[in-house]
Amino acid sequence: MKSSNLGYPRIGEQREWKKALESFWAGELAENDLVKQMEQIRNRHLQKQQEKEIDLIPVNDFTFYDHMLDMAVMFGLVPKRYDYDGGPVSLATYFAMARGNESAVAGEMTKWFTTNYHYIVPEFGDRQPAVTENKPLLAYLAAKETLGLQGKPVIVGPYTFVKLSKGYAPDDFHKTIEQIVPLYKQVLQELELHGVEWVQIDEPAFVMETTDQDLQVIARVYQELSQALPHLKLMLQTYFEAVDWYQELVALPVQGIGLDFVQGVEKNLSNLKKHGFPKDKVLAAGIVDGRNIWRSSLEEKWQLVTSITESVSQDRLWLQPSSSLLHVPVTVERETDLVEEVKKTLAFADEKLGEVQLLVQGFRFGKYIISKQIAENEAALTQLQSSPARNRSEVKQALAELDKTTATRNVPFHERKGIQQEAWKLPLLPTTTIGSFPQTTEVRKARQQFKKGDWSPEQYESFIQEQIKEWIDIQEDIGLDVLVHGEFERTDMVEFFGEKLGGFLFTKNGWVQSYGSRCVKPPVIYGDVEFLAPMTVKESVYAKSLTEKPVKGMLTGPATILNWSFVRDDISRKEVCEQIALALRKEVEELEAAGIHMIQVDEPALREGLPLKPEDRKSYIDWAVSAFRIATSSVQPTTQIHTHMCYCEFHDFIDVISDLDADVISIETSRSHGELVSVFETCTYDKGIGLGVYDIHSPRVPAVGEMENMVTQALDVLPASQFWINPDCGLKTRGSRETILSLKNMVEATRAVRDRLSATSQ
Ligand SMILES: CN1c2c(nc(N)[nH]c2=O)NC[C@@H]1CNc1ccc(C(=O)N[C@@H](CCC(=O)N[C@@H](CCC(=O)N[C@@H](CCC(=O)O)C(=O)O)C(=O)O)C(=O)O)cc1
Ligand SMILES: N[C@@H](CCS)C(=O)O
Ligand SMILES: [Zn+2]
Repeated sequence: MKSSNLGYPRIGEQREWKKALESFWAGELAENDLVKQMEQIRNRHLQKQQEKEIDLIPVNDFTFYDHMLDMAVMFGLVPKRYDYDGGPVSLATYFAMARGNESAVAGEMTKWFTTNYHYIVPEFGDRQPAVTENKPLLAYLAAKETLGLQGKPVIVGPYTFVKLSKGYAPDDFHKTIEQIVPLYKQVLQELELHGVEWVQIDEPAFVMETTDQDLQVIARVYQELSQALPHLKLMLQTYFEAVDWYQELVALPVQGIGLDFVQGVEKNLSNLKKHGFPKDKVLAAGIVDGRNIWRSSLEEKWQLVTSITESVSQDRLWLQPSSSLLHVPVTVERETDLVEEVKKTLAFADEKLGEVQLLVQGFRFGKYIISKQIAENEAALTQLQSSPARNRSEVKQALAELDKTTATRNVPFHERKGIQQEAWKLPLLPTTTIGSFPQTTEVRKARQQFKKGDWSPEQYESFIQEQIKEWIDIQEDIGLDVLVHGEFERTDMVEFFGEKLGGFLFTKNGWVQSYGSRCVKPPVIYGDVEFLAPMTVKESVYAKSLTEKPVKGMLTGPATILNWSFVRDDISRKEVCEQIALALRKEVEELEAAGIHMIQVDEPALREGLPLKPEDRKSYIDWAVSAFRIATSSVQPTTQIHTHMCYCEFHDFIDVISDLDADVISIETSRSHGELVSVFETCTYDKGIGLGVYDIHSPRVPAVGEMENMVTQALDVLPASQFWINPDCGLKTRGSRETILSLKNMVEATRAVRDRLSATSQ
């Protein structure tokens, strides 16, 4: 039996990866120093895995931004809008594709399956693909040379790569895969030539719906690769669920199959029992959860592996995490402030690799070798289970009392619409923003000083008020119609609520990469969730006191808090989501009672939580939508509920969005505008809607004409009376100057469209 890993977090124990990148972008670090620092970080990660004696250590999981972008660049898929004419892609072009620059917009960014990681969507169509540089080979050679490591290069497989790309017609999906296969062959042959033993080919898209034709293409592709690679061993790695066509999968001509025995455990185990596993292949069994932060029950894992070994002999079995460890923080060791009772139950990337290794040792040398750890581990998990935080009777009782009326507004939308128009008297095409304004160094420093105790609560509060006042003035000056307070008091839209609700705990250093250099620190839901005190009322009320214009209150919705936290796994996600919804309902009521009658409840992660398997989706949608409605439905008909979503596919989701029964939704669309607008040609959406006209991921200031065009295009399919004008998402990551200029342009574009509309109606 061997131990293996699928991917290690890139960000470093103290986010040194992020800091190096951001220094480089700020012009404070030279390119060769960035490269040097990156190499050091990468080597440190590999060394750590060597020290843990992991047998199969991944290489090429490291990146300067995103592994899908790396694949696109390796295949020369550099859209024409960037300055590039063949050969290796410069770092400047690479980062332009990721972040945009003065002359070209960035590539579209979207969520990686059901995670909070975002990748840059590769674009076919502009150029003939060609290998520009064999990145996995470079990573392999570097690890060999510096650390004497025989690494296992990781690449995204052709089916998944093309599936997650764009720029080809849906009917050309198979043709596009076949077009890219020779490039895979070239990359893999070079790896073979340099003595690589195993390559991990990630095909997570295999767990999604596939057609018979897809299966034929997959079989052809892997046949072709295997014929071209007589010595290289391919580990075909799936994760995030089970593959529905197990028998075809294990018959593919590869040397190893990787299956997820956490998220897909029941199906994978039953397939294994029912159909067996080929005697000539290695099974890489993902047994330790790569997506959550709880220590595994070693006893349960022991039983699981024992059961697997009834179908696969130990010499053909690798134990590993269920997915890349990209989705969990680096190490629990730095969490010096956590209560010991909880800390003992947590496992981040390093500890998860420790669990894998421990189990492998147990199977190699006998269970008695690890019996002490098993006993300690069970005791810690049992202690947490019986803690008062997990057994709050008031929370359980409130849940038991939930009924349909809790989730229904007392006046339906078609009646609310007129009531609200009358109450709010907003201009045609109201302009607004999504909530956050720039979290400048000054804001983050102030919070740090407050957290360290250098600033009193009063000092910090008055600093936040100054920021709110400054930005209320700016918004008035720009001429926006609906204002926000700016979210300056928030570290992050989920972490902030986690800190204020009961049942959560938060880590000091539990960072996880979200996109590029941006990280989040997901709170941990370890107990029953409860409302303790108003969380956002003070800031919203203060903002409202400064202006005659409407001010939107700003909350994060239940599904998003759930999906962006690490969640206890002893009760269902539905139950946790309902607990959060009930707590938010109280906050909504507090806001309304304090005079805030426009309230936005953000749900950017609602779509992300959608199960990959179609048969599981309805139940998720039912409870996630119901949770939103529980949180928002007790308000007066005049109170306008907004919601917001970003970075996801909306095409098949409009009905769900409508069911939320929010009065207005704002969604991100600027990087894929035309595609989304076309959705509204065929569906009937009657609520207020703002399609983002300004890509907030780029420092670029969009021109007035550009945004005017986007609005005009949208108004071809949506009535102006329904339409709102807003950026794609919050502006916390942007600089103040570019934000103000962009918003001014946005308001000017709106005025131009309004003038045009009023001229044509006269
Ligand atoms: C909308 N998005 C979000 C997602 N998930 C979330 N949980 N939250 C989201 O908002 N998923 C989808 C998208 C992803 N988008 C983003 C956008 C921006 C960020 C981001 O800016 N992250 C910050 C960290 C934010 C934070 O908590 N900051 C702390 C400061 C922490 C810190 O760095 N402290 C420094 C010292 C302070 C200093 O000198 O600057 C330190 O510890 O060294 C705060 O505000 O107090 C980031 O920097 O990456 C993430 C996802
Ligand atoms: N209100 C949040 C939404 C982000 S998805 C913000 O503006 O940052
Ligand atoms: Zn957003």
